[in-house]
Amino acid sequence: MTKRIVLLGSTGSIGRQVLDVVESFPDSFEIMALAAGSNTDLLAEQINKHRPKFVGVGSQESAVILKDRLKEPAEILTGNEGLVHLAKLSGIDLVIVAVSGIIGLVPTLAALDSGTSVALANKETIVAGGSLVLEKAQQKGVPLIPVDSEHSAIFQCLEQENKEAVDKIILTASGGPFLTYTREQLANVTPEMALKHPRWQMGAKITIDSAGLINKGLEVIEAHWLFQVPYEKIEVVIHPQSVVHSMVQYGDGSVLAQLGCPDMRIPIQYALTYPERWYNKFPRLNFLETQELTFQRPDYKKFPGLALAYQAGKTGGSMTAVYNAANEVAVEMFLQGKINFTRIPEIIESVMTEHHPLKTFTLEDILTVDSWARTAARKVTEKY
Ligand SMILES: NC(=O)C1=CN([C@@H]2O[C@H](COP(=O)(O)OP(=O)(O)OC[C@H]3O[C@@H](n4cnc5c(N)ncnc54)[C@H](OP(=O)(O)O)[C@@H]3O)[C@@H](O)[C@H]2O)C=CC1
Ligand SMILES: CC(=O)[C@@H](O)[C@H](O)COP(=O)(O)O
Ligand SMILES: [Mn+2]
Repeated sequence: MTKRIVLLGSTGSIGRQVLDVVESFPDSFEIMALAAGSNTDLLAEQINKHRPKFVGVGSQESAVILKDRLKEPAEILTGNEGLVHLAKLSGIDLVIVAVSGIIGLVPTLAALDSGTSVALANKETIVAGGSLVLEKAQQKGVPLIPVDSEHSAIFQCLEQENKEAVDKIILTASGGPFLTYTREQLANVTPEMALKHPRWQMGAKITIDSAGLINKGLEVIEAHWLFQVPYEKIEVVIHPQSVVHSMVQYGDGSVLAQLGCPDMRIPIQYALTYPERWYNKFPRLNFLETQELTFQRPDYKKFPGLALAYQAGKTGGSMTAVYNAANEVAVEMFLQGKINFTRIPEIIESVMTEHHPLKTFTLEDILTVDSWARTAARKVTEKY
């Protein structure tokens, strides 16, 4: 039986790799809807190849451009409402959320509310609205399958019958391009330097997050919610080779790890075929040729964004939404050349200090907090 899929963020790094996996199993998946922002060239190409009935695009202008390029008619929806509409389509087996940033939150909740399984690449959704997303998935009894490589690894290593016996979760981090830089060197890095990740080809936003270990901070919060583990039991370990994707240590001293080539198609495929494992022709690890595997402690002083994530997580409530929103704004400013790299965690800290967190919240509350934090982050940068 074919799996009917909606893919949000099809033109991005994850979206393109999802389609790569789908194309390698031509009879197993049917693309019902594709959505992207403004890359109408690639989106048109993808639509003409996969012939989805529904399409989403960021703006009305992009919709007009797109319409002219389609070989067959498709219903075109626009904006965030378009994403929500696609996430709620009936007769869908899996919604893959591969957009970047907070815009993933509302469509994720919409898909879960409709009873459709979600494969979630978008970590900002969980960081901003973890309790809402987990409650919705539980209330509707709908699977929420992680795509993020570390969380896919943990998902694969976590024995459901032994959850109580988990000692700790060990999240691995590559360390990014600036692992060996001094704090002084870090202050002067350019966007071009920060966009050169040593192991993974990813979109710009997550690549900048990785360079300052803020991606790992977001992933600590993501792991807390997805696996319902307290922050004290989540440890980050630098592993520059990105071969061990994460580990679960149990109370009996056993550690289960998931290993593989640094290739996102592996966790993507697992999310698409879960609970099955299908044979593919992607590159394999060769232990006889693999370089040594090393592990070291992260430098929390040099990369304060990671410590701030633990702080936001332990504070709880709406604080993690503030961490996320301030970071999204700061990363954008850094990419535009408006601030130095080391300002990113400073801006996050400053906005977190101003925030009085809500202990519990609704979706509307969290969108208000998100908007407030963005304005506050922009105000902080004006001071520089
Ligand atoms: N890349 C990776 O290896 C990994 C990524 N992730 C997470 O997955 C998510 C996606 O990352 P990545 O693929 O790298 O990001 P990209 O920036 O490469 O892709 C983002 C996608 O979102 C689309 N998009 C942006 N704005 C809108 C909008 N308003 N409406 C609809 N679509 C929109 C983009 O469309 P367009 O380009 O057409 O504007 C693009 O298709 C992030 O949350 C990231 O943290 C997690 C683990 C690994
Ligand atoms: C591929 C993936 O899952 C990324 O989130 C990756 O983890 C980024 O690398 P860092 O470990 O450098 O953050
Ligand atoms: Mn990751």
